[in-house]
Amino acid sequence: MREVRVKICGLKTPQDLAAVARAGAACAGFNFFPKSPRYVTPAEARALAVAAPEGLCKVALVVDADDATLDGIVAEVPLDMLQLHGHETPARVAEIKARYGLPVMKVIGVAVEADLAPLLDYQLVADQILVDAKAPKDAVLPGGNGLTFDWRLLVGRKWLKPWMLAGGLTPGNVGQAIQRTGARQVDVASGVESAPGVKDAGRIAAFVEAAQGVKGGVPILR
Ligand SMILES: O=C(O)c1ccccc1N[C@@H]1O[C@H](COP(=O)(O)O)[C@@H](O)[C@H]1O
Repeated sequence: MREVRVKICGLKTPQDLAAVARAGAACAGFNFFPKSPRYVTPAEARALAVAAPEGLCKVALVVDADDATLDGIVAEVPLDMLQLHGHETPARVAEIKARYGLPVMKVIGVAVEADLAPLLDYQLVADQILVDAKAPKDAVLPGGNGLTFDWRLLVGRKWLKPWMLAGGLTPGNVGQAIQRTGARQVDVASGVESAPGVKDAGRIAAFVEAAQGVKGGVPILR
């Protein structure tokens, strides 16, 4: 069975990038949501992206970004994927994909089974799906809150596109999350930090090791 791919999201410094590369993560995420403690400007992200080792997938996280914002990011930062973490409709996802010619990963926030209903429509237009915990109504951030959801909601689901699991993952629970859901890709932001926006190299290494050490990855049926 192929290795689990890990994305570490919200990198801000060259030290973060070095820790991610050293740990053997597949993807690095740059966060362009201004209210996030993980926010980077396009210029800051560019400096990191150009220094990234060959083969590390560079992902831009945006939230309901307009064309002008996306134009600025895409023009400045060498990217491999756009992560749409807002309320982008399927039509908007298709528009962004066509405009920039980059693979697009659409995020679905999940708390209850009904939240998965839009999955089919999004899978028809996006290249990948990221399933994250749904943010509470009063939350400032639509993601990156360190919240998990009921992983049983994903068990036995048929996927048309590659998908990634996120939401409250940590070095301590990622192995169980992979075994329970059958995820082959995982994403983490707050679970590898010592404080909001401050990445911890030891936790990054432990997370990747825990994710890649899972044998089997067979979903447990409900
Ligand atoms: O991390 C953020 O600050 C953030 C802000 C706005 C939207 C998404 C954000 N992060 C993404 O949320 C999930 C889960 O994060 P966590 O591991 O629970 O902290 C992940 O996909 C991040 O990329």
